Amino acid sequence: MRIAGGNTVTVKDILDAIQSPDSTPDDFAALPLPESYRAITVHKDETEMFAGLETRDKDPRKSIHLDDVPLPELGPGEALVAVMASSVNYNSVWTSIFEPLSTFGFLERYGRTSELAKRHDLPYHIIGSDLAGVVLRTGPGVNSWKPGDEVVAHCLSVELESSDGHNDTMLDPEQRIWGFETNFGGLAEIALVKSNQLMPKPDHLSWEEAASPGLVNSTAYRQLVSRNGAGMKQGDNVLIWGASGGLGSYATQFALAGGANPICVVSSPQKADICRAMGAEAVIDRNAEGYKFWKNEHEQDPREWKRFGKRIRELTGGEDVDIVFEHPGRETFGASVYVTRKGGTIVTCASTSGYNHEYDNRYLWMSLKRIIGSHFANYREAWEANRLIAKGKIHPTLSKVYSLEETGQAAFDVHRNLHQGKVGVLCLAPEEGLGVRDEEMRAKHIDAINRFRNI
Ligand SMILES: C/C=C/C(=O)SCCNC(=O)CCNC(=O)[C@H](O)C(C)(C)COP(=O)(O)OP(=O)(O)OC[C@H]1O[C@@H](n2cnc3c(N)ncnc32)[C@H](O)[C@@H]1OP(=O)(O)O
Ligand SMILES: NC(=O)C1=CN([C@@H]2O[C@H](COP(=O)(O)OP(=O)(O)OC[C@H]3O[C@@H](n4cnc5c(N)ncnc54)[C@H](OP(=O)(O)O)[C@@H]3O)[C@@H](O)[C@H]2O)C=CC1
Repeated sequence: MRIAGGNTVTVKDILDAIQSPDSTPDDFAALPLPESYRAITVHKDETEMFAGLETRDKDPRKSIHLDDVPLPELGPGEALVAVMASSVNYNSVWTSIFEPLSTFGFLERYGRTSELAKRHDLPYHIIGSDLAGVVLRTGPGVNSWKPGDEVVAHCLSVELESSDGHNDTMLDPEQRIWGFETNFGGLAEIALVKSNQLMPKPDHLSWEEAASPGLVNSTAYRQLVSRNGAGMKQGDNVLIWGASGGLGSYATQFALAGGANPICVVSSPQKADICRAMGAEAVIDRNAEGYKFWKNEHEQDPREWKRFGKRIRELTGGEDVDIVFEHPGRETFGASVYVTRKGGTIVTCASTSGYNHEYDNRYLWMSLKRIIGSHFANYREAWEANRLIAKGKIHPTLSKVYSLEETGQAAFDVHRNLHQGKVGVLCLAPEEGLGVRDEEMRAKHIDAINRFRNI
């Protein structure tokens, strides 16, 4: 496509419109779209590249590419968004190491469901499940959003043709995670989303700050706060694994903001300091205290569960935990079930260290504990979680920001647990710090917004 003057349209024209304070919704609607854009991809013909390697040795820097890709066709109920910034989530790490499955299987399966869904089944997968940016175009049937709107996107993609999803959209049989189980994700200059993924960008945050909470904040909200998850209440003792990581840094904030007592588990003094800076008092450095819940690959050590439980009791004045916020999985799950209080809840959304969990079931049934599975969040939960960010009750935990070209390194950092909180990626934004619309509110929260930066 060409613009007046005969020049080929590029994403630079889009960026200029976004950066001009005079641009109107009509200007955005009239803006020609480029035929192609730059996007972070993995390639279908490389899914076996790490065969035989240990998980730890699979290097996202080798599988992640920055490609020029054609702009996808816009369908009903959808929006094309100019992505100013995105963030790295662990699902992109899983995609880039092709574990536990290659995501191309998800795209093939989705592609078989309809003519429109066929667009997603490509030999490349544009990944990424967060974005902050500006709506460029909306498809037929979209009335709530228009070109020029500044937005963030949550990552729940649903079809909602079955009755199953109408109490809770996470229960839709065609529920998918955008940018993981669908194509055209957020680590790109332009993304394709369903319009019911869109939410207002918090005015007091920069593009990269606004893009960073989305996935993990919404997940932690459902898992810990929502009635669909643990339904945390005031005074609850909440054991939070990885409390300064992606999910954990939001779970810790929700516990504190909701009048609960987080017991934060981390693996270094530096991470322990971050938890204290967020306001947590009970912090366990699992590394310094040397917990070894597994004696060997096959056998756990209940004495270590007990030692861990005693430590929790020391920190709580003798109480056990009402809720365990679980995601490490195999390595910690036995201990999590053991240390939970009678009648308490273990709520899990992941299995980073292995998905075949083992625990002693006597401690579950005799003490009437419950295990709850939780996954991402429905639109309402994501909206409520985003609203808390917009109101300055919960803050982004962005530590470091990379360019789109450096996304492989960013994913490597997360895979190797070298990061704190969230790692951001600039897509169209030429530098950090742009996009703030409410300086007064920002000034009120600036220390909290910067708490994780550059540590
Ligand atoms: C927001 C961010 C989130 C995260 O970061 S989460 C972490 C990253 N995600 C993951 O690690 C998860 C990756 N996904 C997976 O590993 C797999 O995705 C699942 C294990 C979740 C599911 O495996 P699958 O093979 O896709 O599904 P099946 O349920 O085994 O379906 C295969 C066939 O089995 C049939 N089936 C399902 N349930 C039953 C049943 N109860 N009895 C008999 N058959 C069943 C189906 O219908 C289907 O059949 P047909 O192949 O013909 O379509
Ligand atoms: N189902 C869903 O909707 C979602 C699932 N997830 C999944 O949750 C998991 C965590 O995601 P996220 O929080 O973003 O990742 P991060 O890597 O940002 O944080 C995870 C934290 O967990 C801790 N951890 C890692 N391995 C272990 C272990 N073996 N034992 C104890 N603690 C461990 C680390 O903290 P430290 O070293 O300080 O203890 C790490 O910082 C991933 O598997 C991801 O795919 C994420 C979001 C949504």
